[in-house]
Amino acid sequence: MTDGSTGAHLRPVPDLERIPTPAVPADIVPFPLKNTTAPAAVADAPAVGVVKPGEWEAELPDTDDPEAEGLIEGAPVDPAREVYPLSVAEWMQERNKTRLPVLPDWVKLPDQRAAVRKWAIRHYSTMLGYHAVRLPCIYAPKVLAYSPRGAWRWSTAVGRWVFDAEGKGLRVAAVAAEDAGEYLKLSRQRNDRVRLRSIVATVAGFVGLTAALTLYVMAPSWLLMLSMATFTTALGLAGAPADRPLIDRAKVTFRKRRLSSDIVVRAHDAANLTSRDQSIAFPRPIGRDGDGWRVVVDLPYGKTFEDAVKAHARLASGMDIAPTQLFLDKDETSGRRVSYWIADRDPLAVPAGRTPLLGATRVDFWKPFPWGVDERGNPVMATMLWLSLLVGAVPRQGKTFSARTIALAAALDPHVRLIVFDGKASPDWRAFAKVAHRIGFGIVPRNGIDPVEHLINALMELKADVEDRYHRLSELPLHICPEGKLTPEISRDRKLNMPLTLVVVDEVQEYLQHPTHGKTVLELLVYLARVAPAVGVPVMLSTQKPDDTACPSVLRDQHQARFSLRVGSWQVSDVVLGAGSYSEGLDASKLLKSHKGVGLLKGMSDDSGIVRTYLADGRDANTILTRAAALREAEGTLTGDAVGQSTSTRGADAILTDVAAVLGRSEDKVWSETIVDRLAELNPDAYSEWAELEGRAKADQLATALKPYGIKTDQVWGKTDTGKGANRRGIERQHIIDAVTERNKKRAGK
Ligand SMILES: Nc1ncnc2c1ncn2[C@@H]1O[C@H](COP(=O)(O)OP(=O)(O)OP(=O)(O)O)[C@@H](O)[C@H]1O
Repeated sequence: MTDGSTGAHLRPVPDLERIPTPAVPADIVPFPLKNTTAPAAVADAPAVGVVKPGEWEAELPDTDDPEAEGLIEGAPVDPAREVYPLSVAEWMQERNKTRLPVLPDWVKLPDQRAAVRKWAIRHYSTMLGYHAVRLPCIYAPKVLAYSPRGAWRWSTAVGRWVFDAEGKGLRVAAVAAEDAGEYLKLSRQRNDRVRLRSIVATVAGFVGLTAALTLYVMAPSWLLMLSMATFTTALGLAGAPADRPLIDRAKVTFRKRRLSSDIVVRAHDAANLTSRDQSIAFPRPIGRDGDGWRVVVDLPYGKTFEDAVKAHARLASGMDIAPTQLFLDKDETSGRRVSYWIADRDPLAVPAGRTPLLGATRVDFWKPFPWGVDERGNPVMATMLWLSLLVGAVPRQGKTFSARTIALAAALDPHVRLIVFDGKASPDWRAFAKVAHRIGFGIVPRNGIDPVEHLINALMELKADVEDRYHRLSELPLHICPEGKLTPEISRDRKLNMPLTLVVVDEVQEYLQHPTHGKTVLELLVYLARVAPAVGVPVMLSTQKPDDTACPSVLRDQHQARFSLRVGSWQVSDVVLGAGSYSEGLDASKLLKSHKGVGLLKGMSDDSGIVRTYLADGRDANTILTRAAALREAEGTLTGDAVGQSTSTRGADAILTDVAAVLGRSEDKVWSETIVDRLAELNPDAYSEWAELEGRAKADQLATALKPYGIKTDQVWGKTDTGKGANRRGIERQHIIDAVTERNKKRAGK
């Protein structure tokens, strides 16, 4: 997604803000963080209004530095010190890969060290607490109950030792065998032993008794109590039944226990990933990694990462954990090597928290911005530069919210133009009206404005802009545009009028399935998703129906980046994330209902992974957008719909769209008078005069208005509203649809 050297400029809001700074700081680190360690620096937050976007600081050598004096421009770089033969270099490279570090990562790396420390404190404090609670109410009564039996066991053991009970069997055998010699030998030995042991026992008893009396008479009461407790505990331990130990360990849960190699082997056996001849191997020891365990395993020869992915649920069961706690990563060094991360608890059910955008006065959309955290809590940065993003999920999983967080980041960059359309007309995107250049909600015309028409106009406007940008970028002088590509400076130069423009269409299937405009919207979106990102016009579409009918593959395939929250099956997950994702271990159907705002991200960088997106609820979004609107007003970048400069001035051919809008989907033919009445309801300003005409005149008015577009009204004999027979005019819906499609094509430049 991003490289670690860049970061969004997030500046703290002055303390007057309603919202407290979110718990998760907007630290910027590269995504995914599994393979990277160096966090990128977050830009320090200068005072509001001090920063001028677009200014760059280069790090130049300090001329006072004596070491820098010898530097001259273009000095040759030092040649490599050692040159190895190719075969040796390869051999060494292999060795490098297999060499284990002197100190494990959890000792060297501060974040891992902190994680281990955190785990150890949690683990041992839980254990301590567990036993401390049980000491007075379970362990002490048990000790008291078992101590008489312990005293009996102990005294009989001493008696058996003093009287040499262990030799009794041999002596009895000698008697039974009538072996007098052997018996005499054994008896003599016993007498000697008993004599000696009796003396030892008597002395020990005497010492013990004296010590007890001394303690009783002279010792302070705490020492007496301690001694009695120790003695009673020793007796209790001796008297405890073998199958019921005094201290109950079985109650310690799995996640507080150490994950052992035996458990991992058992899991692989249970998942049929081992054979009788070959088990798994551990190329490096099991160790802690964040809030979980990292286990690297070599599967038996012939087994692959894909096999492990398929056995995911069985592996989790074999380890006695929930499938949502087990994460599989591919290891590039071998097809049979799999790296598991076993979380202490389901990390995806833990929300990422509120968006750090709440604490930002502005964002530089040219740089990655914080979007969420991964399964291990590492920040995930997103960027929309040069790409289009498809977001898919079943309803109520956080599709809109996750897409909206990206649009909110764009809103906080006053130089980013926003085009926002929401096919469902939900309240989620309404507040963007404060900042969006073009905005529309739903598909039903209201107040004389057809939002679908508005979308088409906006997309056609964009298409023309994109084509124009390609020409203008290649014509700009080299010192302004050295690589023929949009740069931050060009995008912020108002004279050039080529700002970064984010196109957002939520619930895009509503527009794509529109009976009259669906095809046009599809063609325009396919074009934009394919060619617009390269000139600074990223496109973000979201849908709850990623199937071919609602969102055809010709459009889906144009998206380089995909984000799938929970979907119904792995096949749908593959539709959203792209074919082959399942075999790479990416399956969004494994996400649970409780995993709100959590999805799998693919294609934004070289790596794919889980993102738990930050939450910006309606109020937060409103706060951010109010701030964004003020910022834009101050910078003079509010344009289009946000300041009432609408493209939706009624064109001469608006009658076509209006008639299409008032025809129901199931109506093949409709009387002309009925259409005129409906038109008057739709847009009284434009059509109320028509509606006031008498029956026949109404129909003639409509026929005249539609004639320029080649639409004839059919005249047939039918009954009027009064029940009388008469010649009446009507319209076939298909004629209107054909005319609208033809007009849209012409407008789109076909
Ligand atoms: N990042 C998040 N963290 C926590 N909860 C979230 C997050 N994102 C969304 N939610 C919760 O999920 C609910 C549904 O979110 P959202 O409206 O974005 O879903 P959706 O998939 O767009 O649904 P629909 O298709 O019905 O519009 C939200 O009301 C919110 O409570």
